Amino acid sequence: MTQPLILVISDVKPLDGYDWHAAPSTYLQALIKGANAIPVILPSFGTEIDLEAVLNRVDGVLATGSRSNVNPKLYGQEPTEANGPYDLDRDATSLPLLRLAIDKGIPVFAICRGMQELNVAFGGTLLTEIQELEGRTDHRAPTSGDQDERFRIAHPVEVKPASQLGKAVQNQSIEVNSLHRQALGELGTGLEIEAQAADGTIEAVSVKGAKGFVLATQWHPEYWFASDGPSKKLFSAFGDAARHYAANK
Ligand SMILES: N[C@@H](CCC(=O)NCCCC(=O)O)C(=O)O
Repeated sequence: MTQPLILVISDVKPLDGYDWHAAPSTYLQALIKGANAIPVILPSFGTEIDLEAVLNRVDGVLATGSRSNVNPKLYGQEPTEANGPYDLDRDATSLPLLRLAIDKGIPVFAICRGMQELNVAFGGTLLTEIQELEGRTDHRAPTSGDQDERFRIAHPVEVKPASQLGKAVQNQSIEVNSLHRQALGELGTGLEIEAQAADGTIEAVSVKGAKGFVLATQWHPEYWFASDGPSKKLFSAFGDAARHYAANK
């Protein structure tokens, strides 16, 4: 069985006096063992890299989570110190990459910041510091130095029946982790809600009429892919979609 190549969007972070283009190992492990795929990290140089040329060589795109926020200027608002940090290089890469991949029918899985990028890429907006909004609960990670604790299961989400997510996880209510202070506001063009939390926070979306597999989750299935049923099913479904794309492109 062929192992599809999955492009992984990178963050740009300073370390030892350099800028590093990097992605957390948890996403890479989930692709290798959960999707039976080969991850390929794309440096975030925006359109300095011919993104179409890169996409012609891969079978899927994974947009990871990140502690940085999408630049509010990209959805008509002003950046502030409080609502950072930002990663302009990642934004300049992920938004055009996601639009192009979906237009070409390349399977896309977008997680947390990745789902927020997808929404902004299609003209939507984001809410910020949602824990301060009337009627919203706190969706931030627990304050802990232990990653398992930070990524612990936090709340249920209700999955829309007959949705792409519903077909993948075979359940209408699943328990998810939660590590975010932003959420989708106005939906981008063509995006459809696939799951919501009890406080109305959008937890998963797809793209109506997409040529290929497109799924985005606000939670982090990569972290518990080896032990959590729905997480395992999501990465397996993504890997199958990428294999199908590779076999038929
Ligand atoms: N910054 C955005 C997106 C949240 C996100 O991708 N969280 C993953 C962070 C992983 C970690 O904290 O280790 C938001 O806050 O909504």
